[in-house]
Amino acid sequence: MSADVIDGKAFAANIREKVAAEVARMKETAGVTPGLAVVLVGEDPASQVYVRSKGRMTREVGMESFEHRLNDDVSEQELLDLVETLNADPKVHGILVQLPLPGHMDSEKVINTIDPRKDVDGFHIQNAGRLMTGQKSMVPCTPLGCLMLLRDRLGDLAGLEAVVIGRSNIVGKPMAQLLLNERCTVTITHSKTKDLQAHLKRADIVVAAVGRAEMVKGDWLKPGACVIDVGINRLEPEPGKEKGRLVGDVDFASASEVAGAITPVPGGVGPMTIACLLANTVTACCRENGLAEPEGLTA
Ligand SMILES: Nc1nc2c(c(=O)[nH]1)N[C@@H](CN(C=O)c1ccc(C(=O)N[C@@H](CCC(=O)O)C(=O)O)cc1)CN2
Ligand SMILES: [Mg+2]
Repeated sequence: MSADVIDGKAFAANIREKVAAEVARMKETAGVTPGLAVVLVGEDPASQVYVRSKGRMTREVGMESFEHRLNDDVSEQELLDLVETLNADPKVHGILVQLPLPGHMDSEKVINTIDPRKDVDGFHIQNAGRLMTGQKSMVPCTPLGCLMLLRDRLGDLAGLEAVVIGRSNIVGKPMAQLLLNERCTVTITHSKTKDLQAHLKRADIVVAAVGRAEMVKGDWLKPGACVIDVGINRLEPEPGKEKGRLVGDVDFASASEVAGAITPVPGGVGPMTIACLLANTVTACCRENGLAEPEGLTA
């Protein structure tokens, strides 16, 4: 293996330390404690794990955590009412509704009901528009985490060729926009892209977020490329095992023979998502209270 393995777990722990120091400073100098409300609808096992981690890490950095769990048969109106209550609560600086929502709910409507200033997921249409037009916004956590890892590895990204695989509103599109804001030359590819390999051969940066296990092979990459793997896919369990292995969208074994640096799965991008959520909550709280925003926690 020639690639450096990017330790997202350690990087995320470092971000959480910075957040904790910032929270302590805000309490001491301004008497303000950032508060994060997380709403979980239903009992999706993975979502329950993520929400539990979010609550625990929020408390660990000294912020206030407000957890709201609703049954999966709750009406959309009841969820919207809860969001409005949180919008009006001065102790809540960040609101996150865990996705996916049950099928009877309109996720876009729910997200767009969150006060954009408290939208620490950065999914509200106003934040998407602000990011696109280069205005101050809340930036989606996973792409923000990817950007932090890329900057740490590569420094100035201007002029680099970047290929984003996947065009979701949550990762692909905001990622491409962030890279464009860094003045990369950005290509967004997706399931209908005719010759993905031809695009990848030119890419100094690859961000894979398609949700297809081990799809990107090492010989598709430009030697030395920096590969950020956003995928979290569980393989079928091997005989005698209860759970299958977690893998990314990139075939780690072959890619690490060619790439200059690569994020593993698990332990790469995943931990950055929650660290950036905490960072966004600090940012939202600073903006709400007219406090200076800390360096290194935003895009
Ligand atoms: N409202 C939101 N919903 C969802 C988001 C989001 O950012 N906002 N992202 C994902 C889930 N997610 C956080 O909510 C998340 C996913 C993965 C990880 C993580 O640390 N993954 C680990 C592996 C975990 C495992 O063993 O299963 C890793 O990659 O190392 C954190 C957060 C969908 N919903
Ligand atoms: Mg990862």
